[in-house]
Amino acid sequence: MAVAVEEIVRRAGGCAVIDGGFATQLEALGADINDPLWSAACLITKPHLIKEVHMQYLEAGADVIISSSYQATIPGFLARGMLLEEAEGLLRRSIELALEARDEFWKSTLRKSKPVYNHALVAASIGSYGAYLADGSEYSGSYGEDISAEKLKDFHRRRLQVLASAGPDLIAFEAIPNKMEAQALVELLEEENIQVPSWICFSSVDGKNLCSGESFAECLQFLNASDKVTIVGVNCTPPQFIEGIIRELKKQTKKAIAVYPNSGEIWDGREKRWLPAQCFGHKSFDALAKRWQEAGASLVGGCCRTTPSTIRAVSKVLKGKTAYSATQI
Ligand SMILES: C[S+](C)CC[C@H](N)C(=O)O
Ligand SMILES: N[C@@H](CCS)C(=O)O
Ligand SMILES: [Zn+2]
Repeated sequence: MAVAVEEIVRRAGGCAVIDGGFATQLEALGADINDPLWSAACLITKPHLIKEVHMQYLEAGADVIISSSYQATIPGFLARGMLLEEAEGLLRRSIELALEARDEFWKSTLRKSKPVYNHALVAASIGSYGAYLADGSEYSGSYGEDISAEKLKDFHRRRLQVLASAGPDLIAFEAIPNKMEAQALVELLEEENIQVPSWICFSSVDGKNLCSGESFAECLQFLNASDKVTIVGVNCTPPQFIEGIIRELKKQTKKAIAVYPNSGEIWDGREKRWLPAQCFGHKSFDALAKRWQEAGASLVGGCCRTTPSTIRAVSKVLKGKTAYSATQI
């Protein structure tokens, strides 16, 4: 694990807390994200809400906050009529907004008589090619016959360069649905010699494999060989699948494991809406979070349809008393 991540995990008492659903909370604050850019539309229309969401997750106890760049892509911004320079400026802005929120929050925490938080890390979000397509393929991993690892690298290359150079502590590849994209990302990190440590998190719809049906084991073979990837895991996957996936990942890797499931609701990519959860069971998200820690996760948080109150409960159950000292790394 990279030093900063190792340190924040240690200071959190063995399991660091990641923030929760970012787009979800933007919507809760009144943003309209029914847009080809999804939550990244707010970089253009409502940047103040982006900062507000980061603040709310920091307040809730997040040790790692994830930037608003999940669906912020250069082709997406160009299709909006922007110049390349403007598109790259918005990518950088997504990181600045998170860094500003983190630093302002930290200063205000130090002024409190009983500070209770870690100096959080900022992770630069990079969503999958399927997220950009916005056609549901981010949960199927089916990109069609014409796509190749080289095309995926070309899609990700410039955004990765711009985000990595904007000063994040981590790069967070989120909800990667298939092996070809994971392999392309690992190769790209090497080719571009990216110095910011990365996590690669997959998504799963059956709890056994990636969304594409490919196994975690075959992906872990090349992830394990990369020094650029310091954390592996799953996100935007129903909570009832997480414990089993952690156990599978533990068999396949020595890397740190991050999990940040969604609420269990299912995204309908065609209708652009969330459908009710199937068989979540009776356990609350925070009680499950404790089990994920015990199963071997080093970073735990929430994805779509989780909120600051989810993360507050997770922070309380995972960090308990260890949260009661302010720590800067
Ligand atoms: C994580 S999903 C809910 C993101 C939304 C999707 N890429 C879309 O634009 O429709
Ligand atoms: N970081 C993104 C992930 C979407 S799957 C969000 O929380 O909106
Ligand atoms: Zn999600």
